[in-house]
Amino acid sequence: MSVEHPSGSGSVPGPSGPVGGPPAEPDDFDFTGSLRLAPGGGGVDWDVLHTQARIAMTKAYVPYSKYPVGAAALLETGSIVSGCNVENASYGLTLCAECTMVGQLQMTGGGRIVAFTCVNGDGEPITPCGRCRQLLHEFSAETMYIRTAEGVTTLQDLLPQAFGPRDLEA
Ligand SMILES: O=c1ccn([C@H]2C[C@H](O)[C@@H](CO)O2)c(=O)[nH]1
Repeated sequence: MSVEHPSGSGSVPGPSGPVGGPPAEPDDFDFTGSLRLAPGGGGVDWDVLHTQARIAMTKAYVPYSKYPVGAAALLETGSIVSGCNVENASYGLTLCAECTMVGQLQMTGGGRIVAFTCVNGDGEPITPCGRCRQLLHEFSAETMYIRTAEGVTTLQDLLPQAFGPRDLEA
């Protein structure tokens, strides 16, 4: 399934609406072509994002920790990208689920994340580790909502005064 992006930049792959189910409608996007979300992350179908994170979690390569993680992000375009953790015999080289997810994000055309969640092997939401908060910041929309075990928060709350791309513009 795909929908025509209102910016005219072509179609974006589904699942495509801000609610993940029905295709996005032009009214779901603002004049810049970005998904409209209500304050607090309203308009995000967290169940769809959670399901995508759970599916990604089943792909995890975790022979050492036996702790699979799946991550999923909704982009401004309405697309969803996901990732899983990939461990390594040299333990410190382990890739978190967020790492492989941002790799997929970039490989599929880039974009800005408006909503994110990640889950453990029991499908329970977990809070991204410190390094991964920084990885997410690189690709976050101005406001990026995160659903953790404690509810919906923002990346800004989890990583205040973050160092980012703008700090290199001078
Ligand atoms: O935000 C996180 C935190 C941990 N892990 C992974 C790394 C390692 O494979 C396992 C145990 O730390 O969980 C992630 O993928 N993301």
